[in-house]
Amino acid sequence: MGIFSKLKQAFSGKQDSDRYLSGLDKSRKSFSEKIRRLSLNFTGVNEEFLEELMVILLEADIGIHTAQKIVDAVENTAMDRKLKNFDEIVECLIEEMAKMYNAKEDREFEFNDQGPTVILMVGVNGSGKTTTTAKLSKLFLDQGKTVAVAAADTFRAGAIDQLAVWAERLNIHCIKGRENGDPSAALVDGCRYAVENKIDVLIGDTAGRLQNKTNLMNELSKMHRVVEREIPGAPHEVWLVLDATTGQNGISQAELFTEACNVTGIILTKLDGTAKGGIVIAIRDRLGLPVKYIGLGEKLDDLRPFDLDAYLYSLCEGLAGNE
Ligand SMILES: Nc1nc2c(ncn2[C@@H]2O[C@H](COP(=O)(O)OP(=O)(O)OP(=O)(O)O)[C@@H](O)[C@H]2O)c(=O)[nH]1
Repeated sequence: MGIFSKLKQAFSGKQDSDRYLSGLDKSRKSFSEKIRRLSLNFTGVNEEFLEELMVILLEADIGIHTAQKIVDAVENTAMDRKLKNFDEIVECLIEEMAKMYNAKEDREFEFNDQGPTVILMVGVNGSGKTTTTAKLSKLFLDQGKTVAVAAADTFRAGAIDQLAVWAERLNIHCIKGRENGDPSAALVDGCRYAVENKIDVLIGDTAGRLQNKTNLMNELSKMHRVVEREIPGAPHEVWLVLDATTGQNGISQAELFTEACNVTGIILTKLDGTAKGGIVIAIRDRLGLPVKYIGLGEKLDDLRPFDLDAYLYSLCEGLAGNE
């Protein structure tokens, strides 16, 4: 069975497939349209074809480094398997994209069964941290967990109130930091509240100031230290929230964060707002980190656990051989 059929089978069995498809609408239209156009002049896997393929991948924001690896792999596989037919080449392309993502093994997210699971959200202002904190809380609540949030983004005026409003809507407790105060203080209060009230998950919405790496490192390592002192083993996850619409710039920012603290996964927001959904593959290849969740809209229900099959199918649905 070809990869299209496998993806289709995996995809159609999923509850949430429609939301994936509509969330990736812009990316699919752009990517599929260009691949279809490429088929019109296709005469074989030659220099011209490979160059055009490279452009399509770059325009999808896969990034030059990752795109080159994919194009080389397609060329080699096409030669080895003597592929001539366009549909076969497209299958080969999708296979290589899947392989590129799968390059490293993912550790599954697990709840801490000894006490609260502490998750820190990091990332620059505007990436969608606060909204995503609320969406994640909703996901965990839907799984039957008790949740509290700590508004430790004391940097931006209004961020604390914004999270408090979400918390009220979700009927969960929000531990508020003091504006311009020490973000670590809100996390300590949050940890104590979570332990005392036997809360399953505490999510800390932090500020990520990027004015320089030393400051960022100091701030984030202090947050780690204070949380660990309150709850051994915490933070259990540090998720970096990245705005998909910032493209390759976002990846450079992400590199700074991964150097400054022990990021365990990426949450990619606003994937619905970009035609450049290939950023998922670039992130994985460049940062070696798993994309844990993707944001597909502004509503509370618009966060989904990342699923490679659903993602690839949503990007390629409608391409030849896949109808
Ligand atoms: N379309 C879309 N919009 C999103 C998504 N996630 C967040 N947003 C929007 O992005 C904007 C910024 O989100 P915030 O949650 O305020 O971002 P933040 O990183 O907390 O920003 P600060 O509070 O300034 O630190 C808001 O208008 C959100 O509704 C998403 O997945 N899709």
